Amino acid sequence: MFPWFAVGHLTPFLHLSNKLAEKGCTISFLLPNKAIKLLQHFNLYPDHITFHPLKVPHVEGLPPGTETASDIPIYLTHFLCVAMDRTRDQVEKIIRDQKPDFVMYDMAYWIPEVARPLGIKTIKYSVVSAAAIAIVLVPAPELSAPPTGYPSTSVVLRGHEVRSLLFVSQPYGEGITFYERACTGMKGCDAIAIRSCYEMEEKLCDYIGRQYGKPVFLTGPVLPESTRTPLEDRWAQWLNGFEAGSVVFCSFGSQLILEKEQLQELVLGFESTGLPFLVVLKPPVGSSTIEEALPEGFEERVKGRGVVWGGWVQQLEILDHPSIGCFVNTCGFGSMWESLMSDCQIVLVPHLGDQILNTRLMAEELKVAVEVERDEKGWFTKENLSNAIKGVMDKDSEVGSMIKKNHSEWRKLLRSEGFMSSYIDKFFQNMQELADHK
Ligand SMILES: O=c1ccn([C@@H]2O[C@H](COP(=O)(O)OP(=O)(O)O[C@H]3OC[C@@H](O)[C@H](O)[C@H]3O)[C@@H](O)[C@H]2O)c(=O)[nH]1
Repeated sequence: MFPWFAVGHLTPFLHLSNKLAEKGCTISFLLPNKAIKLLQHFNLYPDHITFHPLKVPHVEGLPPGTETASDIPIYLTHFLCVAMDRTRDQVEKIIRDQKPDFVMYDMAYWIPEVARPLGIKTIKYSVVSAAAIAIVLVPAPELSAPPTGYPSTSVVLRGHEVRSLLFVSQPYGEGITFYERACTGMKGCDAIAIRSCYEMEEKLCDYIGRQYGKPVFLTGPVLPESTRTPLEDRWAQWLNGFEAGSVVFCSFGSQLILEKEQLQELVLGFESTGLPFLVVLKPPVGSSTIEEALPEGFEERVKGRGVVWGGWVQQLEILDHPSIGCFVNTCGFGSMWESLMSDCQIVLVPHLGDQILNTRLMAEELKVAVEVERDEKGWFTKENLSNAIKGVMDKDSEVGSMIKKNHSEWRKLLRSEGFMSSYIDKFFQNMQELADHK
């Protein structure tokens, strides 16, 4: 397993590794040294899954010590790609030494070049939605409309949102754009795997298979059925002090760093809901702590009912706590699945292109969430945020009841006996057939 150096990618690769280890597979998991600490509690089969730390070389343009996307603002991702590509010698050596049957990768488009001469099969595992893959199939100049044959009219970008995909024509590594990286990685593999399910994205998955002439294997959502580690005492005790379903939890994923002004608008929105809240964010641009960025008098005013935290929390375990009633997030693909599995009301504030598409899937197709209204710059007012939250938390709200009902049906399906395991069984069978195919 060789995932992109970002928590939102490393985590689902590890969840899938657990499922394959359960079936008896032995897995070498390649990752930056620093990420081991963050991930090891998710490794449920340490006898079968071995972490191989990679030394991430320093690249000019990156702060010293950068190893994962969580260490840097999104606009520096290009340099992290350069660093990942420069681990190629280390990766190649491990592959030669281990001689696995398969290598699974996402951003490392050069894996097929390394593996094919050794007779090793490769699977490109996408941990973003099929919609996000499908929409960037065409080169950037044509991005103002979805590609020909794109099979959805609701899971699309609208007007100015198209700008969120301009990055695809930008350099993403030395001498390669994001688009070239994504396409080369797709064209070179033996099969494409997607962390999705037919119930949600069948047409989009089929579309991708047709475009690339490759088999598409779906893994399903691949989430642990239950959380294994107890919630940190600090949060368990704080949350225990509130009524069931009353607290609003907000987490913006592992990467997003807000402007200070945006962060202030966000927390003021939480304050004006009048509800208890736990907001987890990275310190904004230009601040070294979250506390120094908060609006004046804010901490005093929300004391006892609101916390804004600048560190890492156990998101899965927090979502499981009975006091949490609403989850405000950016709809990164990891958080999208985790929110669907939870029984919280869902409020979405997407930021990146794929997050906007995931949001459309959740808010418009499945109708399990509400999307906060945003302006041309992609940002929102405290009133819009506060109204969206109050709208889904109010017991008498029609929208609130509608999304609660729809969400509960999807949760029931996703959590139903055999749903996730049958995807894994099928995926494993697909792998075995691919291995037999000379
Ligand atoms: O404090 C935290 C923050 C996050 N997390 C976990 O980190 C993961 C974050 O994944 P998300 O997909 O939600 O967000 P990321 O910012 O990492 O997403 C990135 O990769 C996936 C893409 O879909 C997103 O667009 C991209 O931003 C989740 O599994 C979440 O549970 C924590 O456990 N604790």
